[in-house]
This record gives sequence, C-alpha cells and structure tokens, in this order.
Amino acid sequence: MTRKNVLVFRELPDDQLARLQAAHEVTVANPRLDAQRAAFDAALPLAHGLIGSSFPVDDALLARAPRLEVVSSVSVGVDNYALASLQARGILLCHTPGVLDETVADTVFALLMATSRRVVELSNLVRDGAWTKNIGEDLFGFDVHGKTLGLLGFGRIGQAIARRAALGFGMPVLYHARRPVDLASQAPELQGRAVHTPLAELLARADFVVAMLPLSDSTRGMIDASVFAAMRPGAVFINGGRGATVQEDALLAALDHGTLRAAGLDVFATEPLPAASPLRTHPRVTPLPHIGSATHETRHAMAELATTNLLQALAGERPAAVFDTASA
Ligand SMILES: NC(=O)C1=CN([C@@H]2O[C@H](COP(=O)(O)OP(=O)(O)OC[C@H]3O[C@@H](n4cnc5c(N)ncnc54)[C@H](O)[C@@H]3O)[C@@H](O)[C@H]2O)C=CC1
Ligand SMILES: O=C(O)C(=O)CO
Repeated sequence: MTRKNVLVFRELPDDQLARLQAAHEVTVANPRLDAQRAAFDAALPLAHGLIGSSFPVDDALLARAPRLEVVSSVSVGVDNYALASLQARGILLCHTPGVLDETVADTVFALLMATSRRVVELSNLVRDGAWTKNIGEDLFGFDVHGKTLGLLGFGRIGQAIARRAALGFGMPVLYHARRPVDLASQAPELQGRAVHTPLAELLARADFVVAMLPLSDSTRGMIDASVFAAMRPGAVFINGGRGATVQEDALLAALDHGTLRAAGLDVFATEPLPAASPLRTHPRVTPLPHIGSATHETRHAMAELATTNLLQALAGERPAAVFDTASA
C-alpha cells in the first residue's frame, strides 16, 4: 500500500502513533506550540490525513492543505471543523461517537450531585478549617433522587445521562431534541421513563436542566435569557455539551437576579476559561475544565477509534465513524 503523509496535530498515545507510523509517513506537530508551528506549517501542504482535536480546522487552514483526503478528529463534537469546505472538497471527516458516552454521562452526573449537594463548597469549608460546629440549614443541599430531569439534547450521551437518572435515581426524564427518539428500538429501558416534551413545558417542569447539545448554527446561543426565565424557581442548570450554546451573560443574570439556584459547567464559550470571567469564581457555579471524557480509558479509546478511522480512510475503506458533513 502507498505510504501517505499524516499530520498529527495533537499528541496521540504511543501505541496509536506506532500504528500510524507502520503504514504512513507521520509528522507530529502541535500548531498551538510556538516551537512546533513551523513544522506544522511545513507538513500541512503535503498532508493526506490530519488527526487531532481542539484546534480550529477552518477554511484558511484547509486552503493550505491541497492534498487532504481525511480529517480524523479525536472528539465526537465537530464544531472545530469547516464542514461546508470539507463537504465541497469531498474530504472525509471522522469522529469518535459512542466510545465516550458513559464517561461523559458520569461527568455530568458528578456535576448534578456536586451542585445539588454543594460538594465542592462544603469540602472547601472543611479544608478551610471552618467546620467548627454541625452545619445548619443554610448549608443544606437539595435531593437529586426523584427530581425531574430536563434534557436538552437526547442523543448518545443524553440517553446515557437519562439511564443514570431514570434507572439509578428514580428521576422522571423529559427531553427536547430535533426529533423524538423511538425508544422501543433504541433505548427500550427508557420506555415510559423518558418523554419527548415541548421545550416550554420541559423548562417549566424540570428541577435540573441539562444541556448535552452539539454546537451548530441551530444551537449557538440557543440557551438565552428567555430559556432561563422559563425555568422553574430553584432550578439547577448543567452544561456538558458546548459552551457557546449558552449566552453566558444571560446565565449570570439568571444566577444573580433570577431564580436559578446553581450551575454546573464543564464547557465555556471561551476555553480555557478567561481569568476575568465571572463564571470562574461565582459562588453558585461549579466550573470544570472540560473533562467530560477525560479518563485514561476513554481518552485511549477515542484515540484508538480516531486512528482506526484515519487508517481506514487512507486505505480507501469506509471508516468506522464518519460524520455526515451534510447533516449539520
Ligand atoms: N464536555 C465534554 O467533554 C463533551 C462534550 N460533548 C458534546 O456533546 C455533544 C453531543 O454528543 P452526542 O450525544 O454524541 O451527539 P448526538 O448527535 O448523538 O446527539 C445530539 C442531540 O442534540 C439534539 N439536537 C441537535 N441540534 C438541536 C437543536 N437545534 N435543537 C434541539 N436539539 C438538538 C439532537 O436531536 C440529538 O438528540 C457533542 O457534539 C459535543 O459537542 C461530547 C463529548 C464530551
Ligand atoms: O469529544 C468531544 O466532543 C469533547 O468535547 C471531548 O471529549
């Protein structure tokens, strides 16, 4: 088989790098690092395949890559990629659906528990030496079990969150998605437990509103002041999808002047979160540094699937996980 040129733009585990090197000429160059940018720029015009994540593969970058056949993202989200240009040039876009669902759902549940039971705040109280008497009602939390969960986005990860909520915590689940899911064939265990619900009704009924949405033209800024205003008093908001689906000013206003009780955020409009962002230190926000899939096992599984996708595409085979660039 012809050896092609592969540009790895974010570190891969050694075993996956070795799979690529066995079949192709591989350059590892991270364009975020000053010391590696020249190597990236030199390799890009020759590259047949790109593999990596968390870097914008935009129109300008694609214009510098005339030989490109495939881009393999080590992520399920594809908001960093210029989908229209990829489609127009017939460049395959691959991603990593499925292998991270349970891990991301665990992270979202950690945020649900942490916000509702004030885990970080009360742990800090102990660390600060301020646990000098039994805590009083002012520091009590709220139950999670039995409460109503409203899910914005009910895809692979949304359904994994719903399973935890419905089957583990006895929570009724309402969901909002582009279309209802046929639970009988896709998630029979959620039949009678998760209900496709108009957005206004979901927001009026949910104790927890969890966003697990991709970022696209249709979801950018979708969670705005009107959405927060429609939530029930004392609701908790969790975002595990993408930060830019939320209007962060509206979120802050809902925390400070509205009735939102708390927010748990794994993702932000700008990442890393700027030091000046009020969300960083807000007393009722539990912020995380985008760790949804960040376990050893899952990050390795993502790298393995992304490597397989790339090898298959360069061999002229249909990769295991192609993103349909026309569908976004
Ligand atoms: N925090 C983290 O580390 C992670 C975040 N993510 C984010 O989560 C997203 C979702 O992942 P999956 O569940 O695998 O995707 P998916 O494609 O299986 O599900 C997406 C869901 O969002 C719904 N949706 C899309 N556009 C909508 C709109 N305009 N209005 C209402 N619903 C809409 C779809 O109908 C579907 O139910 C990813 O695209 C990624 O951005 C994914 C993995 C890790
Ligand atoms: O896969 C993604 O889209 C992430 O955000 C990180 O796992």
